[in-house]
Amino acid sequence: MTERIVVVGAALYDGEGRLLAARRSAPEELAGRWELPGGKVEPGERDEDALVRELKEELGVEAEVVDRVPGEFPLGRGYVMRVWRARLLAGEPRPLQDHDALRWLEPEALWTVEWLAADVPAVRALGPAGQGER
Ligand SMILES: Nc1nc2c([nH]c(=O)n2[C@H]2C[C@H](O)[C@@H](COP(=O)(O)OP(=O)(O)OP(=O)(O)O)O2)c(=O)[nH]1
Repeated sequence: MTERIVVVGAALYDGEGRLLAARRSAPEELAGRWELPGGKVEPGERDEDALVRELKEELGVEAEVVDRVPGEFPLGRGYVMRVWRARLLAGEPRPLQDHDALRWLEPEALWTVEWLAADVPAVRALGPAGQGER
């Protein structure tokens, strides 16, 4: 049986419709590229719970899931990414783990960072900027 690993990515918005992008610090082949914060769903864990857990671990914030962005985005090696819109409840994101920079992107600035290849269709699927926030 092939193992299929699900990675959840957060389209985390602030109150002004800006999207959080995080720059990966490792592994070497991904470092320097930007992604949606998140990580692997653990066995038996719900996607939504994994997302909230990862945002706490990686960014030190409390967040809540808003809704799912349609689609599944292949990451290679049998991994797929599912993206959920999320809203910041408390705290200011800090790059505590996996990242060395964070940036809040205005709707018109979504493409000013160099996204990981797998994230390009995911970011495109977010639709008109800011959609889903609040
Ligand atoms: N979090 C995240 N990972 C992505 C994105 N795009 C993309 O290709 N990936 C890849 C990078 C990693 O190989 C994998 C996610 O693994 P991760 O290292 O972030 O997960 P994790 O926090 O659970 O890590 P660990 O427990 O293995 O240390 O998916 C994205 O937008 N967000």
